Amino acid sequence: MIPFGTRLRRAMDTRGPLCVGIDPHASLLRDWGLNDDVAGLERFTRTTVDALADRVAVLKPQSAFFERFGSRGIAVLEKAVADARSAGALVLMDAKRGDIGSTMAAYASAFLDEGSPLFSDAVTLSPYLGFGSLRPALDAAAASGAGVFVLALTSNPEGAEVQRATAADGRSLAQLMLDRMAAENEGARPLGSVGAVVGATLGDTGADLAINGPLLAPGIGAQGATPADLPKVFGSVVGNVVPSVSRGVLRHGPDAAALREAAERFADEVRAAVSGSRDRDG
Ligand SMILES: O=C(O)c1cc(=O)[nH]c(=O)n1[C@@H]1O[C@H](COP(=O)(O)O)[C@@H](O)[C@H]1O
Repeated sequence: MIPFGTRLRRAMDTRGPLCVGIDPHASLLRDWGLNDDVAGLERFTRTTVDALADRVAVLKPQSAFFERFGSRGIAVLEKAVADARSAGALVLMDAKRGDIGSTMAAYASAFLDEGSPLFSDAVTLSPYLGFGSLRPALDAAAASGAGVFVLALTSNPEGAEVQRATAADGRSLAQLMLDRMAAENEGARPLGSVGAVVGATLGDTGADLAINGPLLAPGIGAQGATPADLPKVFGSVVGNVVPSVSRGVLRHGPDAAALREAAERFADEVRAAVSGSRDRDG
């Protein structure tokens, strides 16, 4: 398969860079007039995929909201992945896996092996058991043309106590991880397949985000960030940012047209923020 970074760049160029998260919170199911059960989950997910998969670059199902219904929830997730991919969206499985290498190999075969029912275009990973522990997933992704998004600087305020701690060589832990990602992406054109997660909520991070890979920016909408914040957070690499919104779009459902309009509004705001910063930078 064509490498994920190439497929993502193409999708960002043709569809705009927005990622919409599929996070079926119990409160959203209620607001949509659905029960907090598998039928409600199925309806919510199908409506979201049908409304958005033919237009946004990336859909990001949050695995936890499906796992909480057990095997029947996972069946809904499997179908959502297949339907979204066949409608042309890239699917980023938000599973935030991270474990010792031998267990990482099993997570890799769950999400990054083309024969798996949960095979996705990319998966989120946590590197805080050591970046090297992710090797089996990095290798599996490279072999199948998939990608990974590795947590660097997360959108939640609690993340700083770990991520901004100082490593033995004086770098922050987050910078150490970002530098490892940059090494993985070296030489890749137009974009590497190892992405970083950096919260849009963080303001100027002081970190070097030039990893030659995509930068997933969650925190827009419900967590308070806006597309206008992106240039401040990402500076010269804002063109590699995939801004991610879940509740900020989903709260407009269940009407499909309203979901599309909400996504389109965020996409327009992102375009304005990114092109405004390009104009300013000359
Ligand atoms: O990896 C993520 O997507 C992620 C990383 C992060 O730093 N912060 C963060 O909020 N997320 C996820 O992004 C989504 C945010 O949802 P909203 O706040 O509703 O837009 C949730 O699924 C989170 O799990």
